[in-house]
Amino acid sequence: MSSTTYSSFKLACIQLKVTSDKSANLINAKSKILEASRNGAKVIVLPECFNSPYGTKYFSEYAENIPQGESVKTLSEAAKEAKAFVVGGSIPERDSSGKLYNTCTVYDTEGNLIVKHRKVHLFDIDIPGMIKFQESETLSPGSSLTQFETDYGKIGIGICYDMRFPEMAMIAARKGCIAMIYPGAFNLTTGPLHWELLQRARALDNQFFVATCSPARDMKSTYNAWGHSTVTDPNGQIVATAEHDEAIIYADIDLEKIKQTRQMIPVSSQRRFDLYPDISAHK
Ligand SMILES: NC(=O)CCC(=O)C(=O)O
Repeated sequence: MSSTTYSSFKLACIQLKVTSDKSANLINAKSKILEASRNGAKVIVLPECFNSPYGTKYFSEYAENIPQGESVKTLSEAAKEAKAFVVGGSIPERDSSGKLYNTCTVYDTEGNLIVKHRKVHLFDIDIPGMIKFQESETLSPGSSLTQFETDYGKIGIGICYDMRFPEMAMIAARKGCIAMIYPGAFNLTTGPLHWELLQRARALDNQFFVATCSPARDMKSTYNAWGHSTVTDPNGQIVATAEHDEAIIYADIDLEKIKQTRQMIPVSSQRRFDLYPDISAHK
């Protein structure tokens, strides 16, 4: 890691078109990571489930061991060539006991796998007539929260449904993170209702940046992703967003904005821990 102090950096979210062909997904992901890097991105994000269609019936077939699998190899090479931090969306992971997880792997600029986050809150919902999805049919939940260091500051990771749980982002912010990144794949029911609202809420509550990265929408697949990968600033304002097709969005992450927002509206120093607990002290 560099000892230089940076005041800003460019972040890219790759709204990748995900197909049923894993090798094609990996080739496409790598080529888009290199494109984002050529355009100056220093932190590059892929979507949830970027190497496989999203669905409980696919997870076992596409699952890989981490770090032995081909997805880790590809992302590691891509990060090294791009000389960028890569937040590798997520892939179905199989551990040595055969359990499956929805897992995000993160790489430094030399291609080292520095951290992995297993989705903590599984997406189990039932909205009658609209959408029923039970990740827990095949997946197990992760059991830890995840932050990683970059040249620009510490960043927290959650995966999709994790964004609905404000405690995770709050803990990351109080532990000094400059941003929370959520690879995610909302759908055509909850996407228009909550996708933007949730990320703006997480950003505003914590006065830091929030980035979300979705797969592109494919109306022929069994799960239709909402798309709309987005970056929100510490004031809760959207600074970059996509529609639903394959795209790369870029945002300048100006670290001064965090300081300024917190100086102007100093909620973080006005908390009343005599009236409610500081949940960041929990773990
Ligand atoms: N992949 C997911 O976790 C989807 C979450 C989602 O759509 C939601 O509404 O929450």
